[in-house]
Amino acid sequence: MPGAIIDAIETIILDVPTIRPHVLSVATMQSQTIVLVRLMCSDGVIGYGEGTTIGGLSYGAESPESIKLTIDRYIAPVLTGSDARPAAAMEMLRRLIVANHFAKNAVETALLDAQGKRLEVPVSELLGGRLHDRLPVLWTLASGNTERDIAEAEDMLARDRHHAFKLKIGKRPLEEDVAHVAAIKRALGDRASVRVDVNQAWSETTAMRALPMLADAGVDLVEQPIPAAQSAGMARLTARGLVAVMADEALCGPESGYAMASNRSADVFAIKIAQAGGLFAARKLAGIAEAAGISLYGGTMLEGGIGTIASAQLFAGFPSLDFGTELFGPLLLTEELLEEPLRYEGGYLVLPTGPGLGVEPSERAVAALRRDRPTRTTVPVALQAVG
Ligand SMILES: O=C(O)C[C@H]1C=CC(=O)O1
Ligand SMILES: [Mn+2]
Repeated sequence: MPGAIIDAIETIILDVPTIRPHVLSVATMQSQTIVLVRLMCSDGVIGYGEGTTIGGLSYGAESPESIKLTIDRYIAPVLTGSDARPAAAMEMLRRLIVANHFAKNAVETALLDAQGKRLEVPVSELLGGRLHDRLPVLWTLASGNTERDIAEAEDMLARDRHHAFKLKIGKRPLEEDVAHVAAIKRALGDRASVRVDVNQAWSETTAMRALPMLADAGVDLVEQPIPAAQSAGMARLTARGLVAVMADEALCGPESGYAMASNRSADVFAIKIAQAGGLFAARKLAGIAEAAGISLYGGTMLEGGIGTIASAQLFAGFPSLDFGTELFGPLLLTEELLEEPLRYEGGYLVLPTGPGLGVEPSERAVAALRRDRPTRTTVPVALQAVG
């Protein structure tokens, strides 16, 4: 079937301030960096994708700059002039380019956006159709200060924006972290689910000590307490059965998910389209979890609107998301990056219904935030003298 051809792929780095410092065990974010992908096709359709990570190279193996370079130097030359259908293009990348999951996901998102627009259906329809029109979304409390976190949670509850909270811990000594978590859970009580994300910071010994303390404090879920490579340790922590254990950084596609599921190394999988290497790979990962009786959670790399909605288009087809999602990335940013802001209401993200991703980047925001924008106009000395 003859179809559209990929004409060009462009990447733009955007630097966007966060509404407050976001403190993780691996990095403190004052801003988020987004690689916007614009994919131009021979039929005039333009698809958008997003490559976003956290804290430069402190979270994962790809940085915003390396995502841009991989796409510009390696992916764009391979795909330019070839079939714009997502499966064909991604299969070519799979054969020719090793790893680089964040870059591949950004391009696959743009391919799916373009294909959806071409066929006039949402991306969720390309994946088989939605089971949900809205997804539950938690909020991460990570100001680095207990009182400020409690005030932030109270504000979110009062505004009916989120009913579950994830706390970032692992940076401070265990006892301090547990006191922080317990204080927040005590303040919120049954009004909110409280979970923690350690981002790999603990040894297995510390995690073994931590689990009963966190269970006592009323925590519902403990995310990636120990390093990603230590799947046997994750299995031992999961086997304690004290509190649900979730794998995040350990999951970088279906193969890692298969290994984790085979050893029951987690109760819950955080599904992230970027970490998995794209929506197709993330869907395979979710299928492995479902087959193994492992619960699903919709993860984020704190993407802006494009990456957030790409994730939502996939998650909307999951039969169940026992622990909801964390698709709040755009709410952490000071600037609106989309033409139409996303709809968050009553603890949910409402899925757009338009073709493709159903959202468009704001050209005004792109021009204002792109890293390569001219920063100041230099007035030639001769003109200054005349003025
Ligand atoms: O899961 C992570 O580690 C990354 C991210 C998701 C939410 C958040 O606050 O940070
Ligand atoms: Mn995590």
